[in-house]
Amino acid sequence: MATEESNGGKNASSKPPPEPSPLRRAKYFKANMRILVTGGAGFIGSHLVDKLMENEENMVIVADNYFTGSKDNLRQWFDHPRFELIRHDITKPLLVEVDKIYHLACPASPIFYKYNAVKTIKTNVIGTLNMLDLLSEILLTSTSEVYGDPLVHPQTEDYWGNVNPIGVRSCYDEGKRVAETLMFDYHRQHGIGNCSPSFIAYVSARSILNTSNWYNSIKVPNCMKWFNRNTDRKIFNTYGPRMNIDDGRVVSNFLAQAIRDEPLSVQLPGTQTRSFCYVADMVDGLIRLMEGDNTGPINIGNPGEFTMLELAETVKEMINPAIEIIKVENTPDDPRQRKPDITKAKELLGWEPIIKLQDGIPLMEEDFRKRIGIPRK
Ligand SMILES: NC(=O)c1ccc[n+]([C@@H]2O[C@H](COP(=O)([O-])OP(=O)(O)OC[C@H]3O[C@@H](n4cnc5c(N)ncnc54)[C@H](O)[C@@H]3O)[C@@H](O)[C@H]2O)c1
Ligand SMILES: O=C(O)[C@H]1O[C@H](OP(=O)(O)OP(=O)(O)OC[C@H]2O[C@@H](n3ccc(=O)[nH]c3=O)[C@H](O)[C@@H]2O)[C@H](O)[C@@H](O)[C@@H]1O
Repeated sequence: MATEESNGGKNASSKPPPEPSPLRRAKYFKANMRILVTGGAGFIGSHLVDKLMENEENMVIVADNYFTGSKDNLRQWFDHPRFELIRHDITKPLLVEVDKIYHLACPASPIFYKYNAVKTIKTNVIGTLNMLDLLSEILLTSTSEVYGDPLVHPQTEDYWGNVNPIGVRSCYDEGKRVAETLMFDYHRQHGIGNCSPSFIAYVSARSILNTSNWYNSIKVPNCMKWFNRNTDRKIFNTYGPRMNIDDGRVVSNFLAQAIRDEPLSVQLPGTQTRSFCYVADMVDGLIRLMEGDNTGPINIGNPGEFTMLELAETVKEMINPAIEIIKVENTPDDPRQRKPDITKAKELLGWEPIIKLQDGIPLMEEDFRKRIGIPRK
């Protein structure tokens, strides 16, 4: 066998190492922040990925099981050296080394989260535990549904909510409430008590940034625990391009109906209210929360409040004045009113939504018309 001696004293280390990959020299290798986006093939997640990819320092990894998301939403990044896509169900452990996690994976539309309620709870509870065990800064996109059918209006982050624990929506509402509890228990249990209260940040997409087990187990100094923030953001109703066309949420339903010349289906009584945030504003809020020092929860949403009848009138007027508005049966436990108080987001994140409903609807209409295949007349 050839030894270093028999080789005339020349050993492998005296030669320059082989070039592992020409990409080493590419500009993409400036990337030094590895970010995991769970649910990144979904509606909000894919817009978040687009924004994160704009920063050349970011390497973005998406983990998604495609239950409600689609690879199509990420097609533009497939061959990009700073992007990776993993088919993965977060109820199973995932081993990746990342610096930050935007944890969005969870079906969001009521028809999907009710479809397999037990799976929805597992995604929120086991999935969140699996993500917390990855040792990194984590932001959870919680939901205004944690306020249930709210008795406080508008909803502030310190309101504990009015949630039916055994109803058909509970798998989502209570699932997210447990996910928030996990975020804060990890945060408290692993050294956050030594940190300033500013470690807690909330967003209208109620999100949470948390502490990991691992840092605790290796007894890192307190200064290192800084990296283990948990951020909780409560997201309010978000709309925009790439929503699933038939996903049952009100803005996507009304737009698809208006484009297809079908009546707009207002669920009874029609006086229930919601506040709609355009997706680009939402993504901006989520990134600000992650990049800041706040732990949350923070409401992220647009405080403009509409009844469902008003929303139907707006869509009718803007897209198809000839269509009818009809009233249809509602589903149980539908919250009667919802509007975020975004004082905290304004003060702590310098964030507030910019895009009004009247400006956001045409942007979404363009995308829906392309996908449905019915151009504007
Ligand atoms: N859109 C809103 O109005 C809104 C409001 C409040 C909170 N949120 C939260 O924001 C997040 C994203 O919402 P969205 O509107 O983009 O929904 P979406 O359904 O478009 O996206 C969710 C993504 O998660 C994936 N997913 C679901 N279960 C998974 C699992 N077990 N493992 C891996 N991937 C899984 C889906 O395939 C999909 O790509 C969700 O956590 C939701 O609860 C959304
Ligand atoms: O923002 C939130 O925190 C949550 O809000 C929504 O839940 P919901 O407000 O019930 O959203 P929709 O299903 O879009 O319903 C909104 C309202 O529109 C009404 N609606 C819905 C669909 C329809 O065709 N017509 C209609 O009048 C519903 O009765 C409800 O009052 C989303 O589905 C969740 O993803 C999200 O977490």
